[in-house]
Amino acid sequence: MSHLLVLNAGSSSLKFAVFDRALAEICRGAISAMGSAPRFQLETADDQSEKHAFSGASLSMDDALAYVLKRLADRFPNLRIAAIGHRIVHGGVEFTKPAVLTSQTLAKLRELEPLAPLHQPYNLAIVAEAQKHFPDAVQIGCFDTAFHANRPKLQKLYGLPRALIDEGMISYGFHGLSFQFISGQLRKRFGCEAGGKVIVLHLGSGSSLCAMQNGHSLATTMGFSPLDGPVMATRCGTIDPGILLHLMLRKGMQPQAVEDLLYRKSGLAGLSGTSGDMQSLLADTSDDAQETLDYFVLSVSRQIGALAASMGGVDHLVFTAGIGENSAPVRARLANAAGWLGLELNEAANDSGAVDIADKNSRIGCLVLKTNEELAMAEGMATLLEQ
Ligand SMILES: Nc1ncnc2c1ncn2[C@@H]1O[C@H](COP(=O)(O)OP(=O)(O)O)[C@@H](O)[C@H]1O
Ligand SMILES: CC(=O)OP(=O)(O)O
Ligand SMILES: [Mg+2]
Repeated sequence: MSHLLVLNAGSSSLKFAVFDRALAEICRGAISAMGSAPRFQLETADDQSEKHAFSGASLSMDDALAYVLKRLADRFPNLRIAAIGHRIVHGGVEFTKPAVLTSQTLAKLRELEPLAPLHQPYNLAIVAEAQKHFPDAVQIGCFDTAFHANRPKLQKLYGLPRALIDEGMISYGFHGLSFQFISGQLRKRFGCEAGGKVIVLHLGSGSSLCAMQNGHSLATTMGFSPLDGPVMATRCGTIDPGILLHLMLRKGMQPQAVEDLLYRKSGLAGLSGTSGDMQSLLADTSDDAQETLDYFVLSVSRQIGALAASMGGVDHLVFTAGIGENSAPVRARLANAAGWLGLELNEAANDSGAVDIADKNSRIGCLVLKTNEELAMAEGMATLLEQ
C-alpha cells in the first residue's frame, strides 16, 4: 500500500499528515510556534504519540521540515510515499484546483512570491526539499485561493482603474483549504444548503473570515494578499493605504522595509510590543497586551459586520483554527460582540469545548468546528491522481 504525505506550511507552523490511499489517516502532527517557542507534536493511530518542546527560541522552516521527515522515517520505516501534497497559499488566476508541480508550474508560482511573502517562498522551498527526499513521488500543489475562485466578480473588485483589475489586481482570498473542509462539515450537518448564510471565522496566526452561502464562498476578508482583514499575529490587517504612502513618501522607507513592517512587525506583535502568539497575550496582564486583545476583538467584529452586510444576514457563525478552536475566552468576547446579530452564547457549552455553543434562545447558530486542511488536501490529491 502506498501513502500520501501532506505538508502544510503556515506563518507560524509546519503541519503534516500521512494518509493511506483510502484516505485513512496514519499519523498527523505539527511543529508549532516556530518563531517564539517551537514545539513538536505527532499523533498516531496506535496511541504512541509524541510531544516535546525544542530548546531554542525559534526554528527555521528548513530545519522544521528536516526534523519532521526524520521523525516520520524513524517512526514509520515502511511508508511508501507515492505523492506529496503541498499547501501553496497563492494560486493566482490560473491555479483553481490541485495541480501537479512541474518546473513550468513552479516557475509561475514563484512569480506570486511577493504577494504572500510569509508563505509562498517557504511553500515552494519545501517543494524543492521534498523533491530531493522523495525523487519518485508526485508533487502536488493544493491552493488556498482555489475555494474562493468562483465568487461573483463584484466580490473580487477593488476601486482601482479597470486596467489594473484586468492585470489581476483583484481579491483572491486565502485559507481556502480550511474553508473547503468546513464547508464539507457543514454539508454533513445541514445538507446541500449547508446552513444557509454562514460566517466562518478562521482565527490562527493568520486570520480570515469567509461568508459562505449554501456552502460556497461569497466574500472573504483576505484579498489580493494575505494582509487584509482582521489584525493578525504579525500582519497589520486592514489599514488605511494612506499609511503606506506616508511611510514611503514622507518617512523615506524603502518598499522592502514597508513589506517587513506590514507582514512581520505589525499585528498583535507590533501592538503589544511582546508577542503575536494569542496564548502568550492571553497570559500577559500588561495594559498594552490587554488593549491589543481588545483591538483583536474589535477588528474581527468589524469584519463580521462587513460580511453580514455582504450576505444580507447570518444564520450561523463558525469558529475554527488555532484560536477559534481552542480559546473559549476569545470566542466568548466575539460572540458577545455579535449580540446585535441575535447571537446568544451558551457559556457552559463554550467553556466545556462543545461543538454547538449557541444558547437555545439564540436567533442564530454558533459552532466550533475543528479544521482539517490536510484532509482537504489529501482529498484533492486523490481526485487528481485518479484522473
Ligand atoms: N488554547 C489556546 N488558547 C488561545 N490561543 C491558542 C490556543 N491554542 C492555540 N492558540 C493560538 O492559535 C494560533 C495558531 O493558530 P494556527 O491555526 O495553528 O496557526 P497557523 O496555521 O497560522 O500557523 C496562535 O496564536 C496560538 O497562540
Ligand atoms: C494564509 C495564511 O495566513 O495562512 P496561516 O494562517 O496558516 O499563516
Ligand atoms: Mg494555518
